[in-house]
Amino acid sequence: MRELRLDRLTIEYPARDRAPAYRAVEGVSLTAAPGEFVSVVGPSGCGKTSLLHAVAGLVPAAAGTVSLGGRPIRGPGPERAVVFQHASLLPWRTVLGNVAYGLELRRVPRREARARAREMVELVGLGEAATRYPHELSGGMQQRVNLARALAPDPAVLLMDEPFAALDAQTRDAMQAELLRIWAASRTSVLFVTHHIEEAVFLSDRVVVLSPGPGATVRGRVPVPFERPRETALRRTPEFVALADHVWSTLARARDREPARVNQETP
Ligand SMILES: Nc1ncnc2c1ncn2[C@@H]1O[C@H](COP(=O)(O)OP(=O)(O)OP(=O)(O)O)[C@@H](O)[C@H]1O
Repeated sequence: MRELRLDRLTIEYPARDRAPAYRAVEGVSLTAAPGEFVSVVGPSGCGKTSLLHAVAGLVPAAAGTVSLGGRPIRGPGPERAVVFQHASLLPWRTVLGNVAYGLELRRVPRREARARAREMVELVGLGEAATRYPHELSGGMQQRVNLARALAPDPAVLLMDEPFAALDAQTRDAMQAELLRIWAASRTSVLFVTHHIEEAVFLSDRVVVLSPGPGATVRGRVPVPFERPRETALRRTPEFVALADHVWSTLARARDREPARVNQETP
């Protein structure tokens, strides 16, 4: 198991028409220990997705490093899987076929790929729907397939970008509980991006709060002490409400651009 480490990471996007490059995030340090669940929240457009893309190897670091188990990340790799908001499944493949697809591309023998896919489909609770096609699935079921597909290569890190944002509130709650069950079984590290504070607090071991961009930085690191397994009822406890409030106010202060109160160099 390997630690994910972002060390003073700066991300820039090239400019058009001789304008200066756009610096989305600046000097962000954070870690996710093996098996840890870390969420990143922040104002819209502050660079949450950019951070995730840097870990996925889709965006280069302008300065600083991203490493997994001490090895610098320089491009995409099978040990890091990404789950986006939209499942984008292959419509001509069944649930099982979609989950096996990535393994087949990696030349895992067909029989082995199918067996692993079957295991993942069972894990996400879709055993009964394994032979259905994407158009026969609800939004929540499609996201389960997406998750099974991401977990199939047994990644060390799961990168999740607003995976439940397109779901209705009830399905979203159910999927959060499901994600915790699945994560507990897989024990990958998770880096989870969301706008939804309660979701971040419910799911995470730690919530990292970013300031607005350009040059977004870390403005808060909030440990979440609630025991696991966590039940949906946790959200109604005064302790949960107080912690979510604390994250809200940290975010509000970050928006108002108060001076940073955390040491940027301590992940
Ligand atoms: N490929 C790109 N080229 C130029 N600018 C980009 C590119 N991708 C993102 N940006 C800019 O970088 C900033 C951060 O974008 P990013 O999508 O990472 O933020 P975010 O916090 O995930 O946003 P949201 O909360 O709206 O999903 C934004 O100002 C965005 O316009």
